[in-house]
Formats: sequence, structure tokens, C-alpha cells
Amino acid sequence: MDLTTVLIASGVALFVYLWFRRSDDNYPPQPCRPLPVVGHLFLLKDDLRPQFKKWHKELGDIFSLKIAGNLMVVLNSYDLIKEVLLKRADEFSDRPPFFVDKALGMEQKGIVFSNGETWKEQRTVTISILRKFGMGKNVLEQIILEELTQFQELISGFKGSPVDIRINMNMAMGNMTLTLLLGDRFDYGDATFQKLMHNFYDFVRLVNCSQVVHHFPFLMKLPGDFFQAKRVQVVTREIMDVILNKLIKEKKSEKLVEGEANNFVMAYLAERDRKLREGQATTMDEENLAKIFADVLLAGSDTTSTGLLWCMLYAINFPKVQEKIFREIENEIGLEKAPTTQDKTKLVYLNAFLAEVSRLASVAAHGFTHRCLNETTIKGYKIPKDSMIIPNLDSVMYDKKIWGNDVLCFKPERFINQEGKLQIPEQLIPFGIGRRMCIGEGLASVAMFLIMASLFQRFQLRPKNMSSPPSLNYIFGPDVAPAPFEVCFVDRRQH
Ligand code: HEM
Repeated sequence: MDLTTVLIASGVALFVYLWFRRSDDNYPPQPCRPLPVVGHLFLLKDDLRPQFKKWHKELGDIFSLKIAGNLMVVLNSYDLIKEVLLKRADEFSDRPPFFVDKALGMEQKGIVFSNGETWKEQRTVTISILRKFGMGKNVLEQIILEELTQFQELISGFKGSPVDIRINMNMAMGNMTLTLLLGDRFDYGDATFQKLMHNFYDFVRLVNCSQVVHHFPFLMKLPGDFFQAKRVQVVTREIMDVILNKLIKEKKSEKLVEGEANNFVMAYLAERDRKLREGQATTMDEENLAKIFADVLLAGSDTTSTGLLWCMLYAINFPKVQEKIFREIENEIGLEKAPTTQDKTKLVYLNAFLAEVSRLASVAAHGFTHRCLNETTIKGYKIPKDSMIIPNLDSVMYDKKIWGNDVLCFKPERFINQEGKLQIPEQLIPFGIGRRMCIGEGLASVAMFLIMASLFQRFQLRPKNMSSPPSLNYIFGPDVAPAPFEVCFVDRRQH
């Protein structure tokens, strides 16, 4: 036998041994035996939703997959997700390492990807600043209403002809977020804004695929870019460069009049300076600020814009629901005065509509990955240290035990009780649950309420072809977005 034959034979023998070796580990059930080295990676398709649904049905509320050397544990059902992420928050609130965090640079900073003291302080400070912006003269509301005026003008310019509004929606939401961060809105034609939005679009499209490189870093060294990881690296570096070296740098040079920050960057820097002046130990610095900037832009803007697109798609598919919302707006606030947050409690049916869209659209279908801090058990199964934990929010949004047999029906009425009041069950968790729960829930909810109330007040949303509205199909990415569709915004004032 020559050396090549020996090597091939040993390789095959090792593979067969690893494949048939009995594993004594009592891991949560798995769909099949994992392959050596890659584990179950070969099973995962681009759209994980139907797969997770099937495995949930076959394997139960907890199942697991081997991804390279790590265990990925998928939690299904409200009770189990709540038990792990809320009641056992000390054990399951960390994040695992992500390729994209590495690509962004300044690893483990900001909020989304950080852990420990850094995460705690950045999250607390950010929530506190956002809360202040939502109070008093309500900076948040002013920003949303200003952008909304521009957005309505743009829509009105389409004069009721069919349009794919995705890019414009992303630009409007992106601009709202940037105004919150910096204090001034961009002109849509501004070169920096265009570049950011372009990179941002690429990022959202490519990020899922690139995570494979985290498990197999040698792939970065191979020629070509099959998993788009090199492209993600270029795009994220460009995003961070603009944020840190242009936007934050320019803001820093402006003088802050004490107590008057109307934007996140200035408010953050003022708080950092206060802590330093008072001699407090702090993790607050410009790198953390830049990462929070990216977190808010990347985690917040796209998800909210996607949520709004779903609202439009459901509205054109359910014209009677849309008409009922319009009548409610007409009766409760009239057609002249622009809706404000003060009107939120009056528009019960609109709120029920938004809740039902958030349930069925399930924009963050699989939440965001957590990490298990130390070896432990869930439901008697062994969970090794550093396992990835996925809260399958889809399993809650589509659970017949919670929503009834008509779980697949679009029915805003399910959120209105017999007294005609809005009633949102605790199981509606589009923003997650526990210590890592979304920090942007308030911001997203206010933005979605104001934008949809204003659009429904002025426009009737219609499909291009009244007899065949666009499908409710989705595209699975970092969030679940509607497949491209066209909508006609017919100005009610001119009809
Ligand atoms: C409809 C819109 C949105 C949805 C559905 C959504 C959903 C979520 C979900 C499911 C998580 C993961 C929770 C977990 O890890 O268990 C999350 C995290 C996060 N979201 Fe949102 N989000 C939305 C809008 C926003 C907005 C507007 C912001 C801007 C402030 C934002 C900022 C964040 C941040 C920073 C995190 C990470 C929190 C942490 O790791 O501590 N999100 N979001």
C-alpha cells in the first residue's frame, strides 16, 4: 500500500468511527446523528422556519443541533422560553461570539454583542437616554413626525400609482434613527447618507450566510468569497469608519449647552464626561458609543421598517380591516389633526391591528442567539457550557394553545376584550423576553403607531390589481421581511 492509500483508508476509518460512535451525552433530541466536524450544518437551509417547525413537532419543545463543535439548543413554547430567559436569566443572558461582531471591529463593545459590565452599563445608559427623549417635549415624537411629513410628501408624489415602497421605507426609518442619534436629519440625496444606506442594505442581505466563517475561520483564507464573509467585512468596516471618524467626530466638535442634548451622541458624551468628572469608574468611551450607534442603526431601523411593510401588506390584503381603522381614526380624532401619541389610547382597533401584524409577521422569528454560561440542564437534558440558545419566537406566535384554532387567521379582534378594550396577552413577545429583551420596543411601537395612523388617515392603501392582492410570502434573513410587493397610495382628499 502506498502512503496515499494509507491516508485515505485512515481518513475513512476515522470518519466511520466518529459517525457510529455512541454518544453518551444526554443532549436535547436531535433530528439525526451529526456528521463529524460539521455536525448538522449540512441540514440547515436558507429558510430555517419550516425546518424548526417540523423539528418542534417531531422532537418536542426542546431540540438541539451540533454546529461544528458547538451545541445549538432551540427552545420552543412560551413557558420554556420564559423559564430559561427570564427565570434563569443569570445562566442564559450572555451572547456567544459572532462573526459580524469581529467584522465590525471593537469586539464585545456596545450592547447587542457585548457581555458583563460593559453590556450592563451601555444598556442602562442607552435606555435611560431613550426614556428621557420620550418624555417632556418628547424629542422622539418630534423626530418621527418631522420625517413622516417628508415621507407623506414623497408618497403623495406617486399619485396613486403602484410602487415598491421598501427602499423609501428603509430610507425614512434610517433617517429617523440617524436624527435620533445625531440631532439633524439628512437630505435623502446626501452622499454620506446614501453610502450608509447602501452598505446597510448589503449588510442585512449578507449577514446570515457569513456566520459559517465563525465556526470555520480558515474559510476566510480561501480564495473567493462563497459565504460573503469578506464582503461583510468590507461593508461593516466602511459603516464603522463613517460612524466613528465622520459622524461622531463632527458631533464631538459641537459645544453642548449643559442639559440640552437633543441627540443620542451628545447625551452619551455628556453622561460620560459627568461620570469622569465625578471620578466614577466607567466603561463609557467613544468605541462603545460607535458600537451602540451601529447597534441602534442595524438592530432597530431595519426591523421597524420591515414591521411597517408587513402592516401595509396586511392592510391591502384585508381592505375591510383597513376601512374599519380609517373609520375609527375619522371618529376619534378626525381627518384634519395629525395623529399624536396622545391619541394612542383612543385608537383601540388600530392598536389591535398592529399587535396582530406583529404576531403573524413574527419579524424576529428566532429572536437573537444567547449563550449558556456554564454546563447545566434544561428539562433534564445536558446543556454544555457555551451552547448557543435560540428562543424560537415563531413557536409562540403560532401556538394554538395560546391563540386558538384560528391561529393562522388574521384577526385583530382577538386583542379586544368584551368591554371593547385592548387586551394584549403576556405571550405576545415580538421583542423577546428577559434581561436581553429589545431596548427599542418603546421607540418601535411609537414609530409604528404614528406612521400607520397618519398613513391610514390620509391614504387608502390598495393593491395594483384589486382582484389579486400580493401574496403574504416572506424572505428569511436576519429578520422576516415580506417578499417584494407593490402598493398604491390613493390620497383620500382627492377622491
Ligand atoms: C419592530 C421592531 C423591532 C423588533 C421586532 C425587535 C426585536 C428584537 C429582539 C427579538 C431582540 C432580541 C432579544 C433577545 O436577545 O432575547 C432585540 C434586541 C435588541 N434590539 Fe430590537 N427590535 C425592534 C426594534 C428595535 C429598535 C427600534 C431598536 C433601537 C433602539 C432596537 C434595538 C435593539 C438592541 C440594542 C437589542 C439588543 C439588546 C441586548 O442585547 O441587550 N430594536 N430586538
